[in-house]
Amino acid sequence: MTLKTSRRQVLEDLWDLVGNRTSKTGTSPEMDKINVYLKKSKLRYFTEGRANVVFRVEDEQDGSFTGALLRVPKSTPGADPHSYKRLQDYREKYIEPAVGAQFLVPQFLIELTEEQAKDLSQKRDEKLDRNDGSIIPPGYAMLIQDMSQWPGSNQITLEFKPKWLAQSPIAPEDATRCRTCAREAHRNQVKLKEGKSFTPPVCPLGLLHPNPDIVTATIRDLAPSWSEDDQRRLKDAFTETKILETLRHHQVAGDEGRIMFEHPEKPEFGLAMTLRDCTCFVRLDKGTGKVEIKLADVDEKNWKSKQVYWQESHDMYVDGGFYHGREEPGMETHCKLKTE
Ligand SMILES: O=P(O)(O)O[C@@H]1[C@@H](OP(=O)(O)O)[C@H](OP(=O)(O)O)[C@H](O)[C@H](OP(=O)(O)O)[C@H]1OP(=O)(O)O
Ligand SMILES: Nc1ncnc2c1ncn2[C@@H]1O[C@H](COP(=O)(O)OP(=O)(O)OP(=O)(O)O)[C@@H](O)[C@H]1O
Repeated sequence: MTLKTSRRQVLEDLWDLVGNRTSKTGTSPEMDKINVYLKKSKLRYFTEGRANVVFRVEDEQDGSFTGALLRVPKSTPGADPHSYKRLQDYREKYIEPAVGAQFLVPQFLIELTEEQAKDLSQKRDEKLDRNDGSIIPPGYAMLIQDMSQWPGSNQITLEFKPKWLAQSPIAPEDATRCRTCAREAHRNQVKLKEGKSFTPPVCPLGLLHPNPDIVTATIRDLAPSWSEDDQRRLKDAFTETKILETLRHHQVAGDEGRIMFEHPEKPEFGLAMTLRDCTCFVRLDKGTGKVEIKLADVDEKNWKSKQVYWQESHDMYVDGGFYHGREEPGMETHCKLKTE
């Protein structure tokens, strides 16, 4: 075994261990391994979303892929996300019991000193031209498994958000579009007006449709560059793991009636909203045919700061005719709501 393969193996073993045990906080032998690991690594700016910045953990000597990422929070004026400590507790208390640790991208909470935070902010500023006033604050960071393809491996990967896998309980009864297709029709209309390019959305209801041909067609739309065999492997993996059914179950069970307007503070509703916004990573090894499916971005929503956005978005999709395909100009969708 070369040094690099053995290093990779150490980390993969560690992720397996993390994925199979329940608590990730406090001191532990894994934490010691991680610290040794990080000492031999350097961080490079990778990408970011609305609330978090992601750095690649690279080999200190040759900058090669190590299989880990460092996710850090952004502090932006006007945004009020929960602290990483709270997100970690939430994940252990609510998300792991709901979906199973084996279906979550493994993560460790680690401390981020003032000096480290400054260093990361500087790396980010060198890469990104922005004026949103955001900074990377000291406190905590998350070391997470990188679900990208291992360079030189025979893997193919896919990243998507399953979003709302069942209709919203407050959608109009005669709606012809599901919540995600209504939302995407609105988004695409904005893009159209701005002269930007866009594509019709993939309807999430198609992933769990009773008609297997619709499921096959939806997976084809989700992973168009994959071979038919690989698309079938993915379909089988979704069926075997039941991960999408699990997500749908919690999305539906936590959101009954008008809870979004009347009781957005309820934990079961929060869980539903979190699981409507998680990211699904898929890694398929073309050699062995093994399919790994793991969810990330299972962060607790701050309902106090999100409730107005949720309620106003809902009203906008209803009032603007997006649930009925009556918006002007009309947007193309291929919603599977009425094919059920
Ligand atoms: O409102 P939605 O359904 O468009 O979801 C928002 C996401 O949009 P998208 O997945 O692109 O449709 C949105 O994602 P993007 O920023 O568009 O990548 C966020 O995830 C947002 O959550 P938060 O404000 O970061 O906690 C998400 O807000 P939540 O409604 O999940 O709180
Ligand atoms: N485990 C992972 N493996 C590979 N890439 C990842 C992983 N986690 C995050 N990323 C990449 O980093 C991006 C941003 O990460 P993340 O979703 O955590 O940010 P966010 O601020 O929560 O996003 P959002 O705006 O959706 O709320 C993801 O869209 C993905 O491309």
